[in-house]
Amino acid sequence: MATDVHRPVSRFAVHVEGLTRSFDGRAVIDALDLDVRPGEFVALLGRSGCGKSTLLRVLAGLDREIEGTVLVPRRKAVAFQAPRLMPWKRVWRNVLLGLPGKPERAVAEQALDEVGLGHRSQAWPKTLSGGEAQRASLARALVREPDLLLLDEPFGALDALTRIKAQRLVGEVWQRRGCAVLLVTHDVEEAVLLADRVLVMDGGVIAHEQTVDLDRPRDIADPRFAELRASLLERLGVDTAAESPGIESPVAESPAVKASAA
Ligand SMILES: Nc1ncnc2c1ncn2[C@@H]1O[C@H](COP(=O)(O)OP(=O)(O)OP(=O)(O)O)[C@@H](O)[C@H]1O
Repeated sequence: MATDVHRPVSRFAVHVEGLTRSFDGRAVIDALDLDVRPGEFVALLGRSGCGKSTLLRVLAGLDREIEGTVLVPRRKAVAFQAPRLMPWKRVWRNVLLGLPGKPERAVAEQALDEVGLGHRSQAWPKTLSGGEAQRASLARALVREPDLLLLDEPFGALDALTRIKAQRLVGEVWQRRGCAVLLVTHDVEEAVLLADRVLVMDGGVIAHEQTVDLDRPRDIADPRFAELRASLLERLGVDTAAESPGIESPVAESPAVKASAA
């Protein structure tokens, strides 16, 4: 399938300076700075409630009650953990939802083909599996031809096998499209598998960043992969010695996270 590569002309796909977002007088994001380069894949980790989704919503333009500077490309798209498909619209109509003008069905079908869902274009959302619904949600993001793709735990609700396939798909789409991606995840392994750079959010700021300089496709059996994973887990305050291999790291539950990143 023919694909276009859209790269913003600016030096940044995201430029955030001194961003603050408060709820009821409490700053969840507190003078945060962040840059993402065009075409870069960045993963964002952090304990539950540290403000990852809030940051993503701000970048998506869904929350404007902020202080500070936020620069993002005009073409951006977001996909959430819940696919948020309208049950009364067929899949292809869901993909086109909210697009300006009167885009043709072929536009939706091209995006659905890209995520391997062309054959379900006519289906009703309730007949899709969890993985298929998530792919439809990704197609809805891709149809906007984003320079910046914002993903809020898109694989969180999927079973292990479907999750691996979905991760692979996102990696392929990113390489083909050349857009910048900011992926919020709880899964350290997923972050190291996909990202050029992993950020850890804590205390309302980016408390730590780790470049992932491993060749792609990445091999989780590579000792350097394990090293990076272990160092991020340590940073997040997770006791790696007590952890079973392959089990999602309990970042969300770790009481030590805050102390370790402070
Ligand atoms: N609309 C809102 N009104 C009040 N408080 C909010 C609102 N949205 C978020 N918060 C609070 O801001 C904090 C950060 O929430 P956010 O959803 O960004 O965290 P998160 O890091 O994405 O968490 P998780 O990993 O559990 O999804 C939480 O304490 C949350 O209760």
